[in-house]
Amino acid sequence: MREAHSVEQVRAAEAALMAVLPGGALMQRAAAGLAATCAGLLGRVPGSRVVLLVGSGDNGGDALFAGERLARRGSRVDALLLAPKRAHTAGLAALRAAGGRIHPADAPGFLADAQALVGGADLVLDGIVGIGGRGALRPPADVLAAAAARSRALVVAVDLPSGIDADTGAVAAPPPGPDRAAGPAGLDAPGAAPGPVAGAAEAVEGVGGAWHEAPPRPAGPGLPGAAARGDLTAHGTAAQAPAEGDAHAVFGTGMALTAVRADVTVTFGTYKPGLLVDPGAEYAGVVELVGIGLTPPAPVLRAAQHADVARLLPVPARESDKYARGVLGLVAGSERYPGAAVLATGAALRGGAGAVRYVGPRPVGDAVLAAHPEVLVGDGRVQAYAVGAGLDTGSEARARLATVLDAGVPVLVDADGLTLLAELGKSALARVPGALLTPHAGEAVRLLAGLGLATTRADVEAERLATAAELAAGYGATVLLKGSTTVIADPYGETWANPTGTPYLATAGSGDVLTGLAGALLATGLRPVDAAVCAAYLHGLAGRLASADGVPCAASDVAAAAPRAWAEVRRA
Ligand SMILES: NC(=O)C1=CN([C@@H]2O[C@H](COP(=O)(O)OP(=O)(O)OC[C@H]3O[C@@H](n4cnc5c(N)ncnc54)[C@H](OP(=O)(O)O)[C@@H]3O)[C@@H](O)[C@H]2O)[C@@H](O)CC1
Ligand SMILES: [K+]
Repeated sequence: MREAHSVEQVRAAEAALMAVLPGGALMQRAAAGLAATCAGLLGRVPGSRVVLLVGSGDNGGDALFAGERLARRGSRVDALLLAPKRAHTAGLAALRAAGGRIHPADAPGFLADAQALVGGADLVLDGIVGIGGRGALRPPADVLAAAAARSRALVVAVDLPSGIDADTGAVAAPPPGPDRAAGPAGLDAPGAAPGPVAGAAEAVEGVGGAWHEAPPRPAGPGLPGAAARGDLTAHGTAAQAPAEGDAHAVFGTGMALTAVRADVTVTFGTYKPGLLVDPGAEYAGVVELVGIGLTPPAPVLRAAQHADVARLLPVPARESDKYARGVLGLVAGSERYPGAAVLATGAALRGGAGAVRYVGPRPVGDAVLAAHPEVLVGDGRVQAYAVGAGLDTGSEARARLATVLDAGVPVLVDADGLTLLAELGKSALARVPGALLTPHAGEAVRLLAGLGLATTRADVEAERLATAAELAAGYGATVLLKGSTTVIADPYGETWANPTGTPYLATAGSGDVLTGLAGALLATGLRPVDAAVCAAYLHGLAGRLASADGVPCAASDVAAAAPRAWAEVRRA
């Protein structure tokens, strides 16, 4: 399991440890781990070209000390000091003594030289800001982050990619400016090579392995294809004369990024929530944790791995019958949307329950039976309900929802069921012993409106963790908020980020498949939060399996791939 701690928790744990360690010991631990990772990525260290982007805080200090270690092993190390007067003094002295070259941002011609160095590097180390960062990258860091993204260099972020919010994963939008919409203005770095993202960020992050078990790319100088991450947040920066002694006022003209896009992030002591939640998770690439001896308290966010899910998944006992394994009542589909019921049922049958009982209009039941003859049709005993997929919002749907919410069993509410729930308000869940709500961002907006809170879809997407937690507390239910990172919050404060998934899951019916899997797991007796964690994980993994080699998949392919996802998880 990956556990993430807030900046406040990290600071407190660091302070406790620093009080009993010699000065600088923690930074040396961090730098040693960082340098070892970089050396592994480079393969051959002597002769390699390493460029350090060095900010004004301890994050820059980590980069300088790691640079010192690489320089002692034969790397050519160039440090670009973005705030020369505030660069870490001891780190700077150490790098100098090891033969590293220092380039202060207030020197004449800095920006052009810096871009040339970044463009010719094998590895760029992002030590601009760490947990002390606030908001978008400032000039000239923003321009150099873009140069790093365009270069062939492997980009390694120190602690976290500079510019992402450590607690939320948010990435600030580019600041407005006269030239900022103008796009690229001819600042292509030497050696820039457009092309697809190389394998680093697509290694096994989040699906059961540490990145170094499946090296992201061949080691050695001249590492191929690190850059050309083509979706730069492109904006021009205004040409402006540098103010004396103020490196942040040294502007160039060209593309800039509000945050660094890393291939690998080496984080210290513990994961930060922003490394597990998009967009920060996407910017971080493959994340490696380096222990520095911190003992933080309970995490604010967790991300399951194969073994965690394997431990939770139900295993039938020898004497189990279908009722002992759990029966899911699926209240879904309508004459207008019969497909949702068929899809959800197909997934539910692969979700570990003993049986799936379809409850709904006769013609839809016939369609479900035709596709899945093992389904029970009609009212009867169930251990949990899943209600809402393709249900419609008319009077018949309202009556069905009311019956389900009164049945005294755990209930998953999705899609149209959420629209109706938002109208009814949180009191509608009062008699449900364990509710699981599975909104996407638009449905989350409706649910928040049901609590009297006005917001927008964009706000929900920017604040996924906070939204899920707010809904969970407001409705007294577990909430699985679907999105590029699916997050889960329960009403007691437990929060999870799902590490599996693929953009190919953004396909019609995908949510119905998730409903089926999560509903079935709920029926087997899992706590709503555990059912949500397992279902999101399996759904994301099944999506990856169904779209392997970049082949687009349909929702029914995802349901069909669920058994392979189980098998992969169980093998762990
Ligand atoms: N403490 C420990 O024991 C250990 C800590 N460790 C390391 O220390 C890191 C935390 O160091 P930190 O606290 O010095 O803050 P850090 O992240 O370097 O940045 C602060 C500086 O950045 C500046 N700045 C802010 N936003 C900016 C922006 N958008 N764009 C540009 N600049 C921006 C800000 O400037 P100001 O706003 O004040 O002008 C301020 O000067 C941590 O992540 C880990 O790497 C490890 O060595 C392990 C042991
Ligand atoms: K950083």
